[in-house]
Amino acid sequence: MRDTVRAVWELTRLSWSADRARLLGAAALMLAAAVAQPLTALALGVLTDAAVAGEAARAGWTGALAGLLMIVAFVGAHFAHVLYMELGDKAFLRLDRELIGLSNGSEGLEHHERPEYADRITVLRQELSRVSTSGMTALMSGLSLMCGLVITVVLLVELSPWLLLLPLAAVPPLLTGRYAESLMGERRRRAAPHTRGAQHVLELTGDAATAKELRVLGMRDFVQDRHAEHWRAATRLLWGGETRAVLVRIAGQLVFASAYLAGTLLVVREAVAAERTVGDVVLAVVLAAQVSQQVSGVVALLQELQRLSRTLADLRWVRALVGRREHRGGQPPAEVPARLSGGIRFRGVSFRYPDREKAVLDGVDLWIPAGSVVAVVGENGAGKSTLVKLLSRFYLPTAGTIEIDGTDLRRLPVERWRARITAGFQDFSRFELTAGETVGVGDLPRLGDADAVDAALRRAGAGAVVRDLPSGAATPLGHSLPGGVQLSGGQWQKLALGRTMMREGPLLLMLDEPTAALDARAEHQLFEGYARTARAEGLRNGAVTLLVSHRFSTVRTADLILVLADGRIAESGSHDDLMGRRGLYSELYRLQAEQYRQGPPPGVPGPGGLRQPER
Ligand SMILES: Nc1ncnc2c1ncn2[C@@H]1O[C@H](COP(=O)(O)OP(=O)(O)OP(=O)(O)O)[C@@H](O)[C@H]1O
Repeated sequence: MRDTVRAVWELTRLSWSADRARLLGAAALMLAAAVAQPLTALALGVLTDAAVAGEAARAGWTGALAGLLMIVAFVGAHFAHVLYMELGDKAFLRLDRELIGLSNGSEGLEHHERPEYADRITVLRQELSRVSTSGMTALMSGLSLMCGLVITVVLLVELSPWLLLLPLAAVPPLLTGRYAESLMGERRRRAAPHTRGAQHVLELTGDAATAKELRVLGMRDFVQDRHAEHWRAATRLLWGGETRAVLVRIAGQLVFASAYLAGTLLVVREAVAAERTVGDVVLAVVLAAQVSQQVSGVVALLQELQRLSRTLADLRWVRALVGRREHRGGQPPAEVPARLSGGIRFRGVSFRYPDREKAVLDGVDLWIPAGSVVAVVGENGAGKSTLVKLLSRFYLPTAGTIEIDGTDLRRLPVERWRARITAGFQDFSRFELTAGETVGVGDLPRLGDADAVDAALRRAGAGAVVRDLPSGAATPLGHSLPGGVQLSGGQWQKLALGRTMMREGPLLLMLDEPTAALDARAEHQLFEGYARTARAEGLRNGAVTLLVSHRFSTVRTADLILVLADGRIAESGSHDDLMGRRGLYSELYRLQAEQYRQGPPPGVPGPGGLRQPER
């Protein structure tokens, strides 16, 4: 019950802040309609008695009054409905906006990997849209129902104290209704993973990128079956719940229906025994019908409020989870340095993903001097991307510290740290905006700065991609904008690289294999250009550049190469150092060189136009 009251309070506060004039207008109209309804029954009773007694004047004015009250009840409810629906839309927009913000507003990425979070977000997305309609209706009709019920009860007691049992008989349907709703809430949550699964499969079929694989692999039936399996599982849970809920509700309603019948019979019997007037019978029948309506209204209302309270509780849960600031280990916040003078140090850094048992990084000690270009290599799953994620502050190390010029990274305010880094990821985003915007979002304050976008594109070697588009930087990209142009994987990737070149004066530039879709020549040229820019940044503000790549011919130019294996830095040094050690790096390097050698002869451009690596 406390949760329901809290939900009513939260919704009222939300509506008040969304549009107080509409809220007050709707409430006034609902109240007028609520008072008019039971008074209509009273006027009809008086009218009947006056008609039976042959008092034309009394019958006339009570008839007119009953008519007026009916109009007030109808018109009031109608216009209140219009007002609170508009209000509901406004309130929903606020919540929806908040949900979008929350989905992307956390400091880290940890909660995105929690199935519990995904379940709640799925249910929230479905349920929040109901707030604008059912939630507002519940709030407003609650007000009018309470008011109408009080007047009806007073009139019933006036008629016969026994009739007071009628509203009491409403308690069982209330309780069964509450039980049925909590049953459904639990079922909806259990069905959420299946709903999400079905949604994912459906999205696969509508996505141009997956359409190719689905066709080549002949996955149509497989996808249909998977979708059907998920739906069957979800509907089995939901329909099973609905059936039980309906049975429980019917049992409660039966109690009230019996009381209604008994009450009406009581008044009719007294009327037959001439203890009551005909007007009393009319009043009792109309009031009993109103009580029935009001009770069903209260049952529906409480169910809706209960559902609403669960939705708002989920929203609070997400707010708390997303808004949780990661602890700084009791240390005060620190300023992000204007330039790096020392470097970046990993001290015994270990990291384990929340749902995993094995640590990805295990006691990593590392020193990266300011101004250096560092390459990270290692086999698939060695933890290269995890290193980039830790430096981006998506996660905190589970043990050890990362220090930026001697300051623990967790002490630096996340937003300010991120404003001083740039990163291009393996699974980069394809923002379907104009080509210029797709690059410009790399530095939002300069989104519309055409010169900055041009310069970033030049540095990323992506100028030609935009120049060749029909309307240059103004060309819309992708399917979601009218006239959108579709790019190749490599072209998208070049624009994503351009994005990473937008920020001015970053302290840390990271490229996590963002060149996989580029041919070897393009990657080599890009890295050479990138390293040039990086070294210039390094000289200017001590910026560190971190490149993750599987192409050894590219990484050899780095000042420092880190070889990750088994959660540790297995080897580190320059290309020549590492080749001299004849360890893991030199083995992997030779293996790759061997593959090239099996292609064109040494010194001759290889398959991607890249010369084979030489020692
Ligand atoms: N979000 C995640 N949740 C749980 N485990 C993860 C997550 N991301 C990565 N891992 C696991 O952590 C390990 C290291 O992954 P990471 O992506 O850092 O490797 P990588 O060296 O970049 O690999 P690749 O060369 O294939 O890109 C892998 O075993 C991977 O399964």
